Amino acid sequence: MLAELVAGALEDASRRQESAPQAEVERRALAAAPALDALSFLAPAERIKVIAEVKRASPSRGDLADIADPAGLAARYAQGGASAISVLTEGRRFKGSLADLEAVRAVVDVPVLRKDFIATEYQVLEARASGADLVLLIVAALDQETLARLHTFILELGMTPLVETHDATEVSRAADLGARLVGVNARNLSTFELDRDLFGRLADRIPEGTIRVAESAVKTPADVAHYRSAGADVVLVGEALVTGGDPVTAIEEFTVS
Ligand SMILES: O=P(O)(O)OC[C@@H](O)[C@@H](O)c1c[nH]c2ccccc12
Repeated sequence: MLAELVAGALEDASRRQESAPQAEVERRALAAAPALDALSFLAPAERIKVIAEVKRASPSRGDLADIADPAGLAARYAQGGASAISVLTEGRRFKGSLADLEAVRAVVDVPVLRKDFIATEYQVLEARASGADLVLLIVAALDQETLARLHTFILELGMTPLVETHDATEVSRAADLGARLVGVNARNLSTFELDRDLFGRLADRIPEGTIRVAESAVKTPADVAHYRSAGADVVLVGEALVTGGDPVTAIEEFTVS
């Protein structure tokens, strides 16, 4: 499934590239306002921080929410105290777009993450041209050479890579890059199985001084407390915020840990 998601994302990117060639997107990326320093927004603090996600659907959960106004939702997230906003830009299974990212970028002053299946420089340039401050890199989707090349490229553009892992080998691959922001996704992107205890088992393997992000499966304040006690600096929350009640209240409740 992961390979299929990456292949689809690459096909969609190459279609966009036919009308917006790399040189043009590069020009737009370099002309964009400088990226925010996401690491300072996400730095460990007394209370856990939240990256709140704009997500309409997912392959594992199907349709979640219509979200006609992603910017309005993101503004509510920021109002609730989210330290960054994640925007799914994958169109096929998550029903997102770069237009969503641009709309969100225009209304919030916290960092914005491009959440997609990134495997080429072109996609990274698109992220910057659309105002992203952070770009997701999924270790399981990339060989180490490509991962390292894209990690450096993201940094060179002034953005911050969020390096997503799912097992001990991937955590050490992230550490080899010198990644400063490492996520552990409780959901296996190949099988979609959830393992809420995975973060706890891997946290100690993430080098000291790295910002540790627990991703997926946060439904309640108790889930946040669980990740917090396992060493998470940040939680990334999608479904619970798009399907629950008022996101402002939800984020306030999540950030008491
Ligand atoms: O909706 P949840 O269970 O709160 O999960 C959010 C986020 O972690 C999840 O959307 C995610 C984590 N890594 C990804 C990689 C690609 C697409 C999506 C994801």
